Amino acid sequence: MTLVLDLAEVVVRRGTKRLLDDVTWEIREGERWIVLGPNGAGKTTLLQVVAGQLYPTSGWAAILGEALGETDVSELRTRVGLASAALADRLPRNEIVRDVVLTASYGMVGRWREKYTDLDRQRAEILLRALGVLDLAERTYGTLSEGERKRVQIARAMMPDPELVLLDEPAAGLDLGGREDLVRRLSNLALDEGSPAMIMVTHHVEEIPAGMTHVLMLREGKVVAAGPIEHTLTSANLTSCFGIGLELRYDGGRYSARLAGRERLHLASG
Ligand SMILES: Nc1ncnc2c1ncn2[C@@H]1O[C@H](COP(=O)(O)OP(=O)(O)OP(=O)(O)O)[C@@H](O)[C@H]1O
Repeated sequence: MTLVLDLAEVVVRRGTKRLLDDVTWEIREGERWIVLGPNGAGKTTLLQVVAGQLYPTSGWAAILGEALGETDVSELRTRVGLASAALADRLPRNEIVRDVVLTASYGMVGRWREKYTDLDRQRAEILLRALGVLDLAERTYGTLSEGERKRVQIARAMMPDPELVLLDEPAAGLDLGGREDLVRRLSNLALDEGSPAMIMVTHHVEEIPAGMTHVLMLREGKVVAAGPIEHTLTSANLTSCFGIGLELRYDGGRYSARLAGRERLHLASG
């Protein structure tokens, strides 16, 4: 079976700094991955490589069976759905929500003269409904709240029926209710066998939806741990990843983390 993602010894260097340092990572069909790590760990850089937007300085990267450097990346990009802050900044604020989603069928931002079929329109509606924002379909994108925009961005990422979907910090900036609502909707997606392979980047274990199957933990561009979430997401690995003693809890399908007992005592004693 062709791997959804095959990275071997990937390095991304800028000046003397290694943004990604020897990253090896394989994803198979049906897997849903969380990428976890502190600020500056290289998570967004890694997603840019996976989206075909950034070429490694060295190493091997194949996405959906297409090797970077040997393939037409514009075609590859239509097979990969992406929701990220950088892409969100490029979406026209004066466009209606329905069109923000529809234009993803052509990998475009902003409508031009392209034509859409009834099937395209139906798919956009199904996705807007699944994300709970169908009632906003005729509103201009710029008038939406941050939480509403995040949901529209995810509907947009799913629009081209991608084989791989990439979500870069989808819950960033949401209030508690908005985060919980989004996590629930992402759980529905992750648990749906018809959904594509997924990669979701986050800083917070609380944002991990049920149904995610694997985790990759990054620190300073290096993989600290990677594998099935139930064995890999542990207090010890979290502690190595974030560089501070952390205690992981799992309850009712959700994770939470806080300072480990000895770290709390250390803080309390000044
Ligand atoms: N063009 C560049 N030149 C030099 N350093 C860069 C460049 N782009 C990114 N970096 C650095 O690379 C590191 C990784 O950045 P990246 O955005 O991938 O991290 P991240 O894990 O997504 O961080 P965050 O969680 O804060 O969004 C950071 O220290 C960043 O400052």
